[in-house]
Amino acid sequence: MALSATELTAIAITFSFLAVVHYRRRNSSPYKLPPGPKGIPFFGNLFQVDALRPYPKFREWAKEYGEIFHLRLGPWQDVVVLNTAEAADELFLNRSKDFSSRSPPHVAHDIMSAGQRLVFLPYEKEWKTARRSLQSAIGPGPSKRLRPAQELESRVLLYDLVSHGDQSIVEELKEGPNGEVPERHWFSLIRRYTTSIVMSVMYGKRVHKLTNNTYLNMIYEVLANFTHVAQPGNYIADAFPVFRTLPDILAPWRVAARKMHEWEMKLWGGLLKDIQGDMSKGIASDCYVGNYLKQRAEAGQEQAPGCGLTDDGWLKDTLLAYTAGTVLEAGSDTTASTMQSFILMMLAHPEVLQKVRAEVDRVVGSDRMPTFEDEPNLPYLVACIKETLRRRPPSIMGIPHSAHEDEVYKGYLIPKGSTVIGNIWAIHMDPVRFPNPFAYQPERWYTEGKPTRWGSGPDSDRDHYVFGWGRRFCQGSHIAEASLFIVLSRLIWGVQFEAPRDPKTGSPVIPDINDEAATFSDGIVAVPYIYKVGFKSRSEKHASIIKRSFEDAQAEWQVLGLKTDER
Ligand code: HEM
Repeated sequence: MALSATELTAIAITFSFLAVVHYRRRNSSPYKLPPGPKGIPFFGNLFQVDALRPYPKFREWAKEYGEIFHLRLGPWQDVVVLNTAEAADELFLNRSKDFSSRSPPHVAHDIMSAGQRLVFLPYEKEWKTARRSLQSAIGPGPSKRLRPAQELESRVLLYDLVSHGDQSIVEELKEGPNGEVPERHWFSLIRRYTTSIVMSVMYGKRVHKLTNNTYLNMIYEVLANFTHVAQPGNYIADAFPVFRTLPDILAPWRVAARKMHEWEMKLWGGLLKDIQGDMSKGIASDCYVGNYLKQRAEAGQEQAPGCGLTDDGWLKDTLLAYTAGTVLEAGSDTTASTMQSFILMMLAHPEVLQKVRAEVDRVVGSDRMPTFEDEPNLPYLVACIKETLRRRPPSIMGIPHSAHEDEVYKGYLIPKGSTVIGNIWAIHMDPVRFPNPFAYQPERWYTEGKPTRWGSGPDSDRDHYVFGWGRRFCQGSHIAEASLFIVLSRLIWGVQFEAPRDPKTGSPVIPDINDEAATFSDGIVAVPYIYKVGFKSRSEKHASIIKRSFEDAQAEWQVLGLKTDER
């Protein structure tokens, strides 16, 4: 259906009126906007920003304009970028109440997520209720209950790496168009681990198969799609609200995003329905979704279809499905890609690998695997993990916050509704805070003989910003750090890994960590592209411990009522 002349005129008048109101309000403020690159009328800086890979340009602007700069994407979307830890702490921590909302991208949130995706919800009742509900499953205390599963899953991962990881160096395994990786590639083995952890806490199910993993594949498809669709400035209708009024025939993004929503609901809604089906048969599921549905039913809200909250404040089905789904999205590739970056850093810095391996050998020996109890005695290992997070933060620009009201910072106006970005990349690459910032130097965090603090927030004692800020701080940081510790300590302990050799020169072929575009993906979560590595046990003794631990794990899965591994 095409628009009539009257409709087009009405849209144009409304648009002009809103623009006048917007600029009058802005000009009436005694404060000026932060400095920033000059844009062009109407479009602002839209064409100067690479929507899918903005961070290199943002770092350049940070060097030019300092701790805070301003952009405009389209006629009125203000974007304020904070480039120092001090500025981000002042706004996101000290004034957290005023900077904890989101200005979600229209297509990704309103249409694709039916306004229900936790990570984009404004700082209002729906978000507060959803976030509170998750605290009992993934908060700092409850996340400790997950450690037995992390311990067992890491045994499985080690076994998989030494059993199949040799193929990842010889076969030409290519990444698919949506970032899918072949099922036996070592990237998949790591993804299986991280997704299985969040699946079990949210839905009480493991990812127990190595191949034909329907859920794993679907989750990564949803993720690959989300990381692109959600990047600010990616759609014209994100930047120009007037386009949102167009009919479907002129708004292909809307039609596509509705399809994406149906597809997402097939996954997140399907997982919810499985648990509801079990409950109707009297099978209880001890997991976030199962426990939530049980409590909701006890409160008289057994059936609560639709979006938002019930009158008495329970998450309805779609909001519940997206809340659990957000944890799967937020916890899978972020953690997996950190492990993949860690291996890349080790290959690129053999002297660090040698030093960390010596530490693990000295503390753990070769008769057993490392355990969580070893952590205080492995300060160099923790320093290597922290340095990986600093050097290659998965969510490289964080998730943008939003200003609740007009705010002033050091005399600059941050207009109400601005998208406010904590530029994690610029902060982590700040040469004052981190001298020689592009160098990979775990020594920054390491003091011999002293445990290395994780120091990751949310409120005090912070020394890196990989998990974001304030009230929106990553809710799964404790789970992430525990996974990184148990997997990477065991990897260093028992697994030899190496890059392929160039047939002509004999030198190892390792992706260049300084070549952003060639080595790391674009999108809101920027992860290493698939690369070749071969894995094998370090010795016969290590091999037999790894095999026995995997076999013992099978009995333990049964005791926990979870599926055993199919290989
Ligand atoms: C290395 C791994 C991870 C990294 C780097 C990471 C990073 C982040 C970042 C930057 C944010 C946005 C914070 C902000 O708005 O300021 C976030 C939010 C979130 N993360 Fe993580 N995360 C990781 C792992 C996890 C895990 C394992 C889970 C769950 C078990 C998780 C659950 C969440 C949730 C639920 C949010 C949404 C917070 C909200 O909007 O209220 N994350 N994460």
